[in-house]
Amino acid sequence: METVRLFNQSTLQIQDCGAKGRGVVTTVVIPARTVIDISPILLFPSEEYSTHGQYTQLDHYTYRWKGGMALALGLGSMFNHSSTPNVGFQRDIDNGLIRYSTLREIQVGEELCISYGPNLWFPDVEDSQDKNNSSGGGTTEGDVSDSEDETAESFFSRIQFSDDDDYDHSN
Ligand SMILES: C[S@@+](CC[C@H](N)C(=O)[O-])C[C@H]1O[C@@H](n2cnc3c(N)ncnc32)[C@H](O)[C@@H]1O
Repeated sequence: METVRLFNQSTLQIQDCGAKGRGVVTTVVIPARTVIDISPILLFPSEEYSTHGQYTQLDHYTYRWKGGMALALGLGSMFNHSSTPNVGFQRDIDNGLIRYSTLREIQVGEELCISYGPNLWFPDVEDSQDKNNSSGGGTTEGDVSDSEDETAESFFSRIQFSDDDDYDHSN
């Protein structure tokens, strides 16, 4: 593999994002199309994953990957889901990495979210926020519903990542 320089993430923080659990929030304005993280992955071969991993907490975090399932080591495992994500990602199979980039300018205090795709395994808090909004309710922490960017293809394997449905908003 090639040598890849990683990132100083001192402007990002992990914090409580209510019903979503922990999430990643920025403390500075981040321009659109900025690479914000490069997460090395830990690969679980398909057979090992189907025998063990899928029955564990890992199944909430792993991405489909060539030859098995991958756990992103670093921020890649901490991004929550939004159907209007402000962060996209691109896998780098050769180097065993996932690169995450902003899809639009992100403001101070906003949560950074990716899209897990259409097949969620949990109730999306954004859905209940949308219902509250349409009935006159307010937004809650972590709302990123004003994104102007496109929607995603499937992601988690819950983070689904297959050979032919790679999701890449970085171009
Ligand atoms: C990859 S983890 C993200 C980090 C996680 N919040 C944590 O604290 O470890 C995926 C899990 O986060 C939660 N989650 C992510 N996005 C969510 C959303 N939009 N609504 C509700 N729960 C969400 C779900 O419990 C999901 O299984």
